[in-house]
Amino acid sequence: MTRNKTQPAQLTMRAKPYEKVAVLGAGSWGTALAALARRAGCRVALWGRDAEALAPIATRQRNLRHLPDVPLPAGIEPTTDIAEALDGASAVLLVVPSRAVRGVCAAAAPHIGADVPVALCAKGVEPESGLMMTQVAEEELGPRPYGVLSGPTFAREAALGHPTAATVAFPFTHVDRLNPAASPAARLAVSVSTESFRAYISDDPVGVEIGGAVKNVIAIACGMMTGAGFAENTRAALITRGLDEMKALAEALGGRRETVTGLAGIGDLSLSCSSPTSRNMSLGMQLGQGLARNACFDGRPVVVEGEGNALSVTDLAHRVRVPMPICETVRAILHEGADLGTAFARLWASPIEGEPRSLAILLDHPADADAVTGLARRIA
Ligand SMILES: NC(=O)C1=CN([C@@H]2O[C@H](COP(=O)(O)OP(=O)(O)OC[C@H]3O[C@@H](n4cnc5c(N)ncnc54)[C@H](OP(=O)(O)O)[C@@H]3O)[C@@H](O)[C@H]2O)C=CC1
Ligand SMILES: O=C(CO)COP(=O)(O)O
Repeated sequence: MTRNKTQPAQLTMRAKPYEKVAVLGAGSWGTALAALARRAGCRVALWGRDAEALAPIATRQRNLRHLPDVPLPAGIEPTTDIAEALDGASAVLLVVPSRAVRGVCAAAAPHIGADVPVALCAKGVEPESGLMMTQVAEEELGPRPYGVLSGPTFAREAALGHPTAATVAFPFTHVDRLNPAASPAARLAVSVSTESFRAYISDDPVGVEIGGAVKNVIAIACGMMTGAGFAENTRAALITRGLDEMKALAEALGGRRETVTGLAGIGDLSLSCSSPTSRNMSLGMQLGQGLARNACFDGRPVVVEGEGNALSVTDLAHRVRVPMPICETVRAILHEGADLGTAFARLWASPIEGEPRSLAILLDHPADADAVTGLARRIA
């Protein structure tokens, strides 16, 4: 077979899975990742805070609270003792919601081995500090390799064995470049890869993290407009312009544009913006249909990362001076009391811009105040 001369030669290498993976967080995604790592042949400890919810994982191979209809592999070791989970662990997956990451890291700090790599799996930016999850973890756990596992991965589907792909991103050091198969990204990728779950390797955790945080907010926007009765044109416009916001923020923070066109960017964005299975899209749909926030999800507490991300992502964007009009619209509606119809009508009548951003043009939009009010009424 002839090789295209423009392609670099690729070496096929064998990476060794980690012997023991500690998964911190026993919700739907933590349980799914524990199942994947177990199926990939690792010893797996799964830490959660509720003994009653954890017990059936060992006795019946089920997480009855978070993934009730998914058969889990035997041998996952659930525990409420974080020291026990981390004892002998050669890699850690941190899978609690972003608001809980700092506290769980603080609890883990005395027990985690030196140099053990930590992959952050929550999709968010810390509201108070504007820090990404890898930075929060580093503040609490000190120097060690930090990376991210992210992508278009509904937990239930991944755990049921639907073909799924995700990105594992760690910054590549000089040592990793000399022996890429021994890098944390490569070893973690093979530690979760199964016949149906395929991990890709990246050296751009910033791009990957920003993808996950921003897509949650855009998915709420798509849900709001879908709930308000609009359809495919509107959704395609929000996804595409949302991708542009994601790209601009990732670049401003040192990430790469092409990462955002990968699994953890457009991949996850298109997943969450296409299906009410997404909690973010679903919240948006309910609000777009006119439900009050406290009536959404029948009043149940549900992890919707995009709610907090709407604030933290736009705060971060203000700091690095990146305009993010769709995320700002969601922020205004969720956190500043803006009327949903008026806010989206204003978004559609905002000044006409260049596509791409580098074509730095702004034109007055011809829609007058009456037209804006008209669209707002149609949304309401
Ligand atoms: N679900 C999915 O499809 C995917 C989710 N993610 C991301 O993974 C992260 C976790 O979400 P997910 O698993 O879905 O959430 P779930 O709602 O399914 O579960 C959340 C889990 O976190 C636990 N938890 C919450 N707060 C704390 C705390 N302070 N200390 C310890 N444990 C805590 C909960 O414990 P308890 O049960 O006791 O309340 C529960 O086990 C989110 O950032 C999400 O965006 C990423 C990819 C896919
Ligand atoms: O991140 C996810 C899939 O990749 C899950 O999305 P939701 O949190 O919107 O359900």
